[in-house]
Amino acid sequence: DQEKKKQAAEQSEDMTVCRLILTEMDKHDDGWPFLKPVNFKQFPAYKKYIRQPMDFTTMKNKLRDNQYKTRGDFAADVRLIFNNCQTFNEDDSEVGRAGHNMRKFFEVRWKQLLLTS
Ligand SMILES: Cn1cc(C(=O)NCCN2CCCC2)ccc1=O
Repeated sequence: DQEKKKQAAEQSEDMTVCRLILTEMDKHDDGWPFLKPVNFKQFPAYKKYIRQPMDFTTMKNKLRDNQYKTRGDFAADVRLIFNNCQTFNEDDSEVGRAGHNMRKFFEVRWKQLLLTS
């Protein structure tokens, strides 16, 4: 019915915003540690300490496969990436700093798009 159609339209608008912000993070200079899943061969301890790995490519595939039902689900995975990063990396390290920078970029952009979309 009419109400359902409206909700579906908002839903797809929300996912457009998610795709947009993910593209921007993919291109960001500080995004390099997060583009692909952490390589367990390169970092054997990662698998032991990080229960739920996440990265931008995995998120792109989840978006494509319609696995995010709300913006909140999408934001939760982004925050998982940066929480994992803080768990595994010193703040004063290349990857640690990139994680803080990317989290800041995301949260500012996320609020901005929430208000304007
Ligand atoms: C999220 N995260 C990433 C790394 C990392 O070094 N990723 C980049 C690995 N190389 C970049 C080009 C080729 C592979 C280490 C710890 C960590 O928590």
